[in-house]
Amino acid sequence: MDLIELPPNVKGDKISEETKILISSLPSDADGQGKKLCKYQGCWYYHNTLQGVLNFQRGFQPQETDIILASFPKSGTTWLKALAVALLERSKNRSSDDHHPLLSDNPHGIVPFLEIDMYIESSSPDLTKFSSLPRLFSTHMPLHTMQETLKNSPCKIVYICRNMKDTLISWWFFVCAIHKIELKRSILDSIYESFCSGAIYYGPFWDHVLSYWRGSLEDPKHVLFMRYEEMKAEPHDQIKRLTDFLECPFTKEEEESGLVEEVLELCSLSNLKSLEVNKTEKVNNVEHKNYFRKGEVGDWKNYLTPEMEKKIDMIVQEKLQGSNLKF
Ligand SMILES: Nc1ncnc2c1ncn2[C@@H]1O[C@H](COP(=O)(O)OS(=O)(=O)O)[C@@H](OP(=O)(O)O)[C@H]1O
Repeated sequence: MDLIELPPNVKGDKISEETKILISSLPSDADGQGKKLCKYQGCWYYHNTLQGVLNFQRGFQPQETDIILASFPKSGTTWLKALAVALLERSKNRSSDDHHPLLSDNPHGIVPFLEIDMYIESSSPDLTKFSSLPRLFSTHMPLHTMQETLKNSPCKIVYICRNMKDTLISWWFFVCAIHKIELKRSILDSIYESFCSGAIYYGPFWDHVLSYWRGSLEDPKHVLFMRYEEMKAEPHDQIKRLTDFLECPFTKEEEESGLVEEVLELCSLSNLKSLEVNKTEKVNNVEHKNYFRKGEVGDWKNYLTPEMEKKIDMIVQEKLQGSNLKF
């Protein structure tokens, strides 16, 4: 999810004079598409995203039961949002129920995205679409950016990460799709350079992943670290990890009635992709269909050269050294 295109009603410049002054003092760069980035607290943001981050830091009021779904863009955000909604709604809605929120809206339309909503409104996001408790939010901010605001709050944070090579390929497809441009090698090359240098939206990639990795080791009751690849390989085990962490484990009766499989099927890429709402509608000016592509582990092998692969592996290995985190 990103702020490349904002909804027509918020196209106006909501960046305050104070933020403009701050931006002028920050390191700056441009991403692969030439869009201006600035580096705040170690993370690269588009200027409007930074305003959303600052609004969050100043104005977000956490509640004890809040759940925040976090990710680097293109790492499985949509999937995690769908799963969280399906799990929290399961006592009210079976997937066969016509009123299930996932049948009438895209996961991004259901779960408010902190930086976007707080850019638009500068107050806590509107939760009218998903009124259940606990409140469910999502973010692409690194953990350290949220820590001061969430200090003393027992809210739970679920992070999903994905290997950098698939993440960057997914980003390439997404950028070309939302701009309705041809899938060009030159665009991949510039996205690759940005990923490698770290100057990519919400990057550096490795600092993002490490912030949650360390957070999950320091505070495993409040930060859960999940991997896209493990979700694909062992969905049953991973969804149970998630429900245990969220303190809403499946009951024996639920398991016996096939609810785990039902939730997984409802949230599967093929199912979400096939829903009418995800074929035809938009959220924040992005067509829902652009959030669903192949969802394959290792799709990068079809696009990256051996040199690119080698360089990424080297960078990731070097940056993650000593952390015990491996890809
Ligand atoms: N339900 C489900 N299951 C498995 N995989 C899924 C699912 N929904 C989306 N996807 C794939 O996730 C990739 C998009 O990542 P994000 O959802 O993080 O994108 S975003 O940050 O919210 O824009 C993108 O991956 P690629 O196919 O590799 O491009 C999507 O296809």
